[in-house]
Amino acid sequence: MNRQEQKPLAAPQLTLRGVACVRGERCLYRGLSLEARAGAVVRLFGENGAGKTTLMRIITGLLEPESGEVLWRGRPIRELGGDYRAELLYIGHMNGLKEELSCLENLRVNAALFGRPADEGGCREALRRVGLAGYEDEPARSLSQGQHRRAALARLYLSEPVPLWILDEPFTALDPRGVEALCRLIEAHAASGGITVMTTHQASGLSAPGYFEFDVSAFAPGRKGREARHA
Ligand SMILES: Nc1ncnc2c1ncn2[C@@H]1O[C@H](COP(=O)(O)OP(=O)(O)OP(=O)(O)O)[C@@H](O)[C@H]1O
Repeated sequence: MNRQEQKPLAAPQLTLRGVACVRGERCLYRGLSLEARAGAVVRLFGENGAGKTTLMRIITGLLEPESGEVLWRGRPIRELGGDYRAELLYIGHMNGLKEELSCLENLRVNAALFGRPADEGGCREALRRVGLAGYEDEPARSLSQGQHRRAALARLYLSEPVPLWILDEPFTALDPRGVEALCRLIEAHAASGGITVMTTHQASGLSAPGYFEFDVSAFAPGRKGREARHA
């Protein structure tokens, strides 16, 4: 198909429809529905073990729900496959860094792994923006915890836009200036029509018109969850 025949993409929209998840013997939730449109910033919350990380893995397509489905731009993600993965950026709480690689190498490898190769200049600039100028060639193992987090978050600063950000505890180990900078970045992402789904146990000071909070525990067996929707 040539470019002129390609249909324009529908607006960013993430939909969870009646999602159920069982881990081991335990049902974490059932009938979980959520809709996030362009500009949404969704903070998932719930007690430890409620299933926030698990839900993020379901949203990324790394884990299949027991039932229900996840749609992106109105289409099931299992049909979209790599086209969906190219539109999302997932930063888990483990940072995903290889300890023996330098900050620069980690950033380039991670960008390429997710199908978005980044040039060296762009990676250096991203590291500068997270406060890691001068650490480009340092192996990840020599970084502090907060610097580890910053090195992982540098992926958010690569110039090519990725509409869906999925961030597991992104503020952990960041100092107040790091938290502030990340809040402004997420707000700018929302303002440009992106969607962020994140977890945090801390109050962050995020202010975006599309911000809403979503209680994952409300869908635990025996609880009556309410669908959240951002239009
Ligand atoms: N690979 C797995 N196999 C079996 N059970 C798992 C697995 N991974 C997670 N679980 C269980 O699923 C439940 C939800 O875990 P999850 O990490 O999603 O919770 P969470 O809400 O993110 O917790 P926290 O706030 O502590 O980070 C937990 O009871 C956990 O033990």
